[in-house]
Amino acid sequence: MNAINVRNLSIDLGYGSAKKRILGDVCFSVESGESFGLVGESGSGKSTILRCIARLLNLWEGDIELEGRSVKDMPFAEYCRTVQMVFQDPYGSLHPRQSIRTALQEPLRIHRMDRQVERMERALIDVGLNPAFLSRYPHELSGGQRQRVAIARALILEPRILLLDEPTSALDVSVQAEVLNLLADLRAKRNLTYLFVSHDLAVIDHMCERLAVMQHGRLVEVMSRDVLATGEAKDPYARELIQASLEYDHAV
Ligand SMILES: Nc1ncnc2c1ncn2[C@@H]1O[C@H](COP(=O)(O)OP(=O)(O)OP(=O)(O)O)[C@@H](O)[C@H]1O
Repeated sequence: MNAINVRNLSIDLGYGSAKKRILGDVCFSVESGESFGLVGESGSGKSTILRCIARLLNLWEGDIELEGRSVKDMPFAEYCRTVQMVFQDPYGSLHPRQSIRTALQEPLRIHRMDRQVERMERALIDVGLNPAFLSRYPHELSGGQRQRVAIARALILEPRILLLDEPTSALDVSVQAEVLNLLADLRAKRNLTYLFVSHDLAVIDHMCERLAVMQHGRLVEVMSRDVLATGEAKDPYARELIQASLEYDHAV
């Protein structure tokens, strides 16, 4: 079964002559256990697709299914235990006045989960942090540690799908690889499905089996990771994007 089916996803904002098409008839599927990348220039609609799936935006048309069920029909509790999102900026996603304990406990409390202390400690250990971090506050953590906490929080309800919106691009280059390797390990251990947005094709190459290229709110091509090495995409824009990235890699 596919973990994610997106069919004819469209968004128009504004009215009359001020109407602007943000997404146009986007279609793609992600298999269960697969990691699927979304790439494309700034403003092409990558984050908007994630926000639609995450139910942070409602004004869309089309169909979004998770494990065969329409996101619009899924009860809140079931939805939260199926999919979670990790944002680019862990400063923004963690409340500055909430301890790590409060941040991790909130979803457990809302979903009335048992063994809450054990689950919180295990969640931190699984992302490579000491359980003593429970009593700390976000400002007492490094950027990489904060993103590890954000990942722990996203995984604490044991969802099967993670939406990752540039999860390492706000981090120092030296810790980006650590967090990417952590995400790869977690996916392998838990058989997670990832929908991974990045502007960095090297990151997508490292993390994803397939990817879609977006341009001006449209999906122009779905391809396997192998195409990133050869640059032999069918669509001219996709080819240009990959070529530019290959040339950049050779120049540095
Ligand atoms: N709430 C909104 N109101 C108006 N326009 C919006 C809204 N959200 C997104 N947009 C517009 O939709 C388009 C797609 O934005 P989106 O953030 O999805 O792009 P992106 O590909 O993720 O870009 P980036 O790589 O810069 O994050 C942009 O033109 C953006 O300005």
